[in-house]
Amino acid sequence: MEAMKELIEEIGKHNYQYYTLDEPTISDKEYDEIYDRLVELERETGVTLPNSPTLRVGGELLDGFQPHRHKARLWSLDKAQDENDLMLWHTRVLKLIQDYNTRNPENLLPSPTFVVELKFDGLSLNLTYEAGQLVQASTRGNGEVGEGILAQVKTIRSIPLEIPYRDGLIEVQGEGMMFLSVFDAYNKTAAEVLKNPRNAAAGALRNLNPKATAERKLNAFMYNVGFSDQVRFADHREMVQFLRDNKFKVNPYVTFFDQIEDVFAELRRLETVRHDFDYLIDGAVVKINDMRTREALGYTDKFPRWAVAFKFEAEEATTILQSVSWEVGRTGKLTPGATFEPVDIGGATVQHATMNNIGDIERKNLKFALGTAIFVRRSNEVIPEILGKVTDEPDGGEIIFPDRCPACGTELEQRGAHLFCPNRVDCRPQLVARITHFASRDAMDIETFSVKTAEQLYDELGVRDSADLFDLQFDDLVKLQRFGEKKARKLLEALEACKTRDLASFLFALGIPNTGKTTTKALAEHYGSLEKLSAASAEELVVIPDIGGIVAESIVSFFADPVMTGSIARMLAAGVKPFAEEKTAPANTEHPLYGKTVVLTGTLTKLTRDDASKKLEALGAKVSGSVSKKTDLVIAGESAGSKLAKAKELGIPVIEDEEELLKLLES
Ligand SMILES: NC(=O)c1ccc[n+]([C@@H]2O[C@H](COP(=O)([O-])OP(=O)(O)OC[C@H]3O[C@@H](n4cnc5c(N)ncnc54)[C@H](O)[C@@H]3O)[C@@H](O)[C@H]2O)c1
Ligand SMILES: [Zn+2]
Repeated sequence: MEAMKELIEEIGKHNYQYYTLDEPTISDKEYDEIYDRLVELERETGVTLPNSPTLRVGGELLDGFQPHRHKARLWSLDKAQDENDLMLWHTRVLKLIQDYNTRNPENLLPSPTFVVELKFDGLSLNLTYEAGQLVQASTRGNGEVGEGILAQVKTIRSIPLEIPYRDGLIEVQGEGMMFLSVFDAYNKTAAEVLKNPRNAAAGALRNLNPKATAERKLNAFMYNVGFSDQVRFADHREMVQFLRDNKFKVNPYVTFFDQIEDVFAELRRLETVRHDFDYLIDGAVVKINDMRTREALGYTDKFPRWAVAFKFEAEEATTILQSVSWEVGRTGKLTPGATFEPVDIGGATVQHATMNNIGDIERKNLKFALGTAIFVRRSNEVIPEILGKVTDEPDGGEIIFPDRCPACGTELEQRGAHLFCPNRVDCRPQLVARITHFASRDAMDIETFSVKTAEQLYDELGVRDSADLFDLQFDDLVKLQRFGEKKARKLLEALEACKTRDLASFLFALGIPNTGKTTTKALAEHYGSLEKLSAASAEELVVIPDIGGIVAESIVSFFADPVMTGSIARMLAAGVKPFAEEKTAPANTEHPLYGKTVVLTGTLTKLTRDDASKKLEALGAKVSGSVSKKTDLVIAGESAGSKLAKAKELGIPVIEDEEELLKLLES
């Protein structure tokens, strides 16, 4: 009895944090464990104390909102943690149907068929429409009375303010949430990051200022008609159709099954694709399709007997942050790596997570979090991530940001939110990472080469730069530990073979900052030779699709860096000869566009801008991104703006007629 009282008190505290404040202090998994302990005790003793949370739905109401009494009660869901639980639920359902049929032989219930829906991890919403008008929207609250949040809910664009159905009063239920892409975009620029989309949505909907709600750009899926004084549905399918007909956003995933075995198979499949959705789901809901069966089965104090939530493995846990160390990457960037007390999440034990940079630590309010509780998230195949501190008091040890490189002692530079070690010539982890990257599969693809090889060559043969690799001698290599004749020969052969790798891979191998595989491929295709690329200006580079200002600047400063050009020159001297597909026939030097600097602006209708610039370049023109005195010609498509204005101001010839352009290109 004492234990039950304690659990009730503890759960009460967590319910308040979660439902009322939207600030949980433990993960759902831990909460569920405590809750299940209480359920277990109640089952063993056969006693349920009157204030037990197992008797009620949800939480207390917040002051400041008008209470709304739901027309029909809103329920919680029975849950199944695994297939066994689900089997038990199914057995109970069959038994209830059988009992009913025995009592009502003239009115038999059909054998059950099932609906599977996603279980959205957001905040339940109840929308009230009167004569087709949205007149109220509320939270679930304690199930009977919720908080009126009409103004907040109106900020959700997908919720209709008016519906075609106008006969009387109707209440429709669904889930409000923040889509993951919206959440990520929000966090990219937010001064203080949101810990998770569920709390972000719940917090926004229960913010007294609807403007703040609007900023979170929430979304909602509707899944139930909770009350109607007029319409009746034979089954779930009809109800869903009604929702769709009335312009509600219904999740496209609503699936029907005749056999429970098929439901099992589907749940297993869903768990493997749970991350393909742009919103959090924490499971799937299995419901009985037939409405008459639902009515016959009825409700417990807390949930319907005709539905069950199948919960996926939890992906969040709390743990204690122990320490942070700093790793130097190939660009000299320092990455903070956190170590915490081992926790089980998503079926694995984790104790490390990397963080982006010092800005990340500050925005997640982790600067003083050493030794304190943190939320950690790990979803399958995704590296663990620290979401933030559990409580906001700054009560832990400070994470000290280094001012010198932990590897070479050089004074660090801060660029944006990142710390960099500017020592490009002998900072060991940087150089080892650069050489390893150079040799990697998508780069020069030097077989059998690993970080270990790079370290060994660095330490024992003084290899400091990728170009040094091409000076390696058989006699030096065979002397190395773990190297025999065979391995030495293999490495030399691989180095020889990579000399004729394609240009895109070679550019990728160079490790130009901010430049990934797609970019190097585009660069190789566009320029066709290392020489041409290294001479390109930022203005020319931005003309290539997907190359923005930052990338263009990175490329230009890379090829302006004597350390890099020196290294490239040595590689070329050693016989590295990246090949590129031959470009088309040499340009006609007589063509009026030959050697001209051309700027394309606005939208073309017959050609894409990219096609146009390829054609121009094939004719020997230089395509540039901005208008200056050096511009010879501006081609202006539809809705051309400031560039056209500037061209006119500078008196530069302009072609505004696309036909004229086409003629010129073909002449
Ligand atoms: N971390 C904490 O401190 C803490 C505290 C309280 C509760 N919780 C979490 O909340 C859970 C219980 O809360 P609950 O009763 O709000 O939720 P529940 O897990 O029992 O599920 C019921 C809710 O699921 C939602 N839902 C989503 N998709 C649905 C669909 N397709 N059909 C029907 N309903 C759908 C509805 O909003 C409904 O109210 C616990 O298991 C725990 O994980 C955590
Ligand atoms: Zn360093």
